[in-house]
Amino acid sequence: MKIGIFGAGHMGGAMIKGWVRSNNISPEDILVKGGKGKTAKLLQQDIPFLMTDDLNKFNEVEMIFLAVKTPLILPVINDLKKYLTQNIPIISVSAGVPVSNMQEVLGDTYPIAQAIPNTPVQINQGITGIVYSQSISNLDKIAIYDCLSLLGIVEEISEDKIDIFGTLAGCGPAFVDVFMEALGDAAVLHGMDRELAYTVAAKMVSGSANLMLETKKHPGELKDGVTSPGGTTIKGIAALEKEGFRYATISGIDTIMQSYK
Ligand SMILES: NC(=O)C1=CN([C@@H]2O[C@H](COP(=O)(O)OP(=O)(O)OC[C@H]3O[C@@H](n4cnc5c(N)ncnc54)[C@H](O)[C@@H]3O)[C@@H](O)[C@H]2O)C=CC1
Ligand SMILES: O=C(O)[C@@H]1CCC=N1
Repeated sequence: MKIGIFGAGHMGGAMIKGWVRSNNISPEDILVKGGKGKTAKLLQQDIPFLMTDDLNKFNEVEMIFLAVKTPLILPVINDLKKYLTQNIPIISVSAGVPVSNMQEVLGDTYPIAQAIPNTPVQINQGITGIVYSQSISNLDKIAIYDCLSLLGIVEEISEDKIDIFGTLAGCGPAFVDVFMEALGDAAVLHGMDRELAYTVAAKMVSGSANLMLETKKHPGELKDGVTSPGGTTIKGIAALEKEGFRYATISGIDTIMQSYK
């Protein structure tokens, strides 16, 4: 499978790493168009993918991912369409540019998708939400799905739910990172070595997440299993709730959602 990708920054780079790490796609089957910065060139030193500024070369790939910043998606598509001699599926991973906006540039029948992955795709443990254009063929859908599945779970969702999906799955890792950093700081405050503190925090978060996924238990039930009556955990939970822990989390997601309007 030959893949084209515009942008090898945080998201594009994470996808490239995941594809190569999956052992299903070799670096020479990935064609990258970078920006003016050095991000793609730097990554190429570790992963020897092909790089080009010649947009004609994108006629040789099976699908083209766009991982440039949101405001650049439509200008990039507008430029690219002049060079494509066939309807090669275009998948934007950008938050905030719906399929309908891309259709305005490419037309209603062009095969398009908006996919929102997250950074864990680089270790093949991502979750990607995807919306396909209505007229896209089943063959194109399967090819795109297969390609993204190499990076983790893929969920097809409706266009009206892609923003909340992207907020939860795509922005969420940063929430968890801040949480783990704060946990680490708290442990350091109490004398734990910082490196060990971050390892413990990350292992605790991944173990708790896996427990919920494997047991399919409600998170409240899992929490109840940790909070012994009169014990230490419930004291900590009470302090978190006093500081508005849940509301702060809901507010973080809600603020991102308001920013799409
Ligand atoms: N970072 C994340 O975790 C996620 C990002 N996204 C989406 O991915 C998109 C990119 O975000 P990031 O990777 O975080 O930004 P970034 O700034 O790290 O990467 C963008 C890359 O595009 C390159 N670029 C600029 N103009 C270009 C052009 N004309 N042709 C080819 N490459 C060009 C830049 O040099 C840069 O390396 C955004 O639209 C964002 O919504 C979606 C889900 C998660
Ligand atoms: O912060 C951003 O705009 C992107 C969208 C999803 C995750 N990062």
